[in-house]
Amino acid sequence: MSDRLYIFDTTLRDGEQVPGCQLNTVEKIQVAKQLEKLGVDVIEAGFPISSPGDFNSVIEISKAVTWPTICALTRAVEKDIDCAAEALQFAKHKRIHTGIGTSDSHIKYKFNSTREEIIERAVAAVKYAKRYVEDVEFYAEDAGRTDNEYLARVVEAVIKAGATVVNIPDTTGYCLPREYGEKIKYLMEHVDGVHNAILSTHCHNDLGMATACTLEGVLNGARQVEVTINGIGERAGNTSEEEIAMILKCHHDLGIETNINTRRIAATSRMISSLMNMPVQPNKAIVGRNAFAHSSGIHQDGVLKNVETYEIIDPKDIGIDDNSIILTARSGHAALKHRLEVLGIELEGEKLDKIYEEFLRLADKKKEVTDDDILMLAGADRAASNAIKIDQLQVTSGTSMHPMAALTLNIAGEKFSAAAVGNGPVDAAIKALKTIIRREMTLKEFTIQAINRGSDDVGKVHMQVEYNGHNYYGFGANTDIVAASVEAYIDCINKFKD
Ligand SMILES: CC(=O)SCCNC(=O)CCNC(=O)[C@H](O)C(C)(C)COP(=O)(O)OP(=O)(O)OC[C@H]1O[C@@H](n2cnc3c(N)ncnc32)[C@H](O)[C@@H]1OP(=O)(O)O
Ligand SMILES: CC(C)C(=O)C(=O)O
Ligand SMILES: [Mg+2]
Repeated sequence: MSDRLYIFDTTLRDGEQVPGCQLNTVEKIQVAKQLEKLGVDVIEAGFPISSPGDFNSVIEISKAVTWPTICALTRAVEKDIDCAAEALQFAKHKRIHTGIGTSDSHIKYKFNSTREEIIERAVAAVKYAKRYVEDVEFYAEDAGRTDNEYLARVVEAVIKAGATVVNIPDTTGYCLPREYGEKIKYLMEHVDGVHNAILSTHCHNDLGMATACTLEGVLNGARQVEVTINGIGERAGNTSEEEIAMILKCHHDLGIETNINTRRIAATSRMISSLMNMPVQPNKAIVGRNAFAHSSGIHQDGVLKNVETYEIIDPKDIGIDDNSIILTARSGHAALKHRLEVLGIELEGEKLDKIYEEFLRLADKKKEVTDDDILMLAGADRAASNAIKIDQLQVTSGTSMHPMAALTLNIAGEKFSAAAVGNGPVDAAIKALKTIIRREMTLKEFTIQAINRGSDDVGKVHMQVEYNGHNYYGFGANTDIVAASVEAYIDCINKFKD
């Protein structure tokens, strides 16, 4: 048996069935071109009978894409197949994917039919599609819950009718991985002529087993997998393409090859997520934001000594530049020292210990400490030698009251206090500051950087203060924006040249 596994990407069909994930034709072409670059073998471009928009998308994708086979889905219904054939007219390599439900539940409740009649309809659909294209795939919908003996009869009949690929969907995500693997094995062993076609997996993730089932299918003889980027698809989704590609890369001892250029995985995942407005869960295997993030001290120390200790995938293999060491309250000295070095700051011994203590205090307030925060901590450390420092700041503000600030400054070791009312808490604090430091100074510019991560983020304030004909620039950063503003003003004052 060949060791080449064909990747059938159904992001634009099963993936696009997800509520809210609908794309227009231009977006679908963009996705199809990216899938071509990724190296998929087949792109299921849509279900042409379903709407004029989907029909048109299949036409346009067929024109835009060169190498992958373009596939269109149909029911076992002649008008669906006519429509698919027409939509595929410009495809360089084309496939019609037709099929019908084969489980007793589908036969009884959906079709009010019999097993024998379903086989007849299946065969007729394949033969009808063969009038248009050589490459015809048949799906036995709900094969996961179809008994193996009957399924084998269906598969044998459609292969005899000319199906080149037979898809064995676990439509409801019900099968255990072992059970699904055994199903494929059973078909490989009991279907006459099975080697005239390729068996395909198509697993759903209702019980979180889609990838495991797909892998079992492959290990038992399936040579096509139907997958989607980020695992999107009906209900809980389909088997995730990136997981299958990376499993086979990591376990190359399995000897199964795909044509996927794994270095394009991250970019493709981001494109799909953004076009379909479908965020990727942070802990999603391979493409989740945290998939290569190390956030606890023991792991970080290990990774910094040798990445092999906690990483089985080189992030570059999926197109990410590097792993990330996320600084949190669970980080240790090694991770902080490393991050400071990356930011161009070399610290050892007591100085490092001191920043580490401040870092922990900040990390307890924030979930994640960013590079800006680290630079701020290092800057605050330098500012510690400044002549003027905040000793205490208390602010009251709210609706239906006058904002008030009480400030105590430490100036060269001596404490000075003042209180003031302002038209806002920052104004009150700056007025209190000016009551203590009586100089002719004017605030010329004041910006608070947008909070971009969450309400627990550090607010960053930049100020420009004019004094004695010169402009001075100051910076303050604090989880409290009033304190950050006072710090920025004081930073300016500390730079005054009298
Ligand atoms: C498991 C899957 O993901 S399958 C693909 C799911 N995707 C979609 O359904 C999206 C596209 N679907 C559509 O646009 C529409 O449902 C259409 C165009 C296919 C059909 O629309 P309608 O004619 O209005 O039928 P409706 O959707 O109400 O019902 C489906 C009909 O198809 C029949 N049907 C369902 N699957 C098949 C099949 N594989 N082969 C033959 N007939 C089928 C049903 O029995 C039902 O027929 P009935 O009305 O005689 O009972
Ligand atoms: C149409 C078929 C292939 C399908 O999506 C399923 O059974 O899940
Ligand atoms: Mg499906």
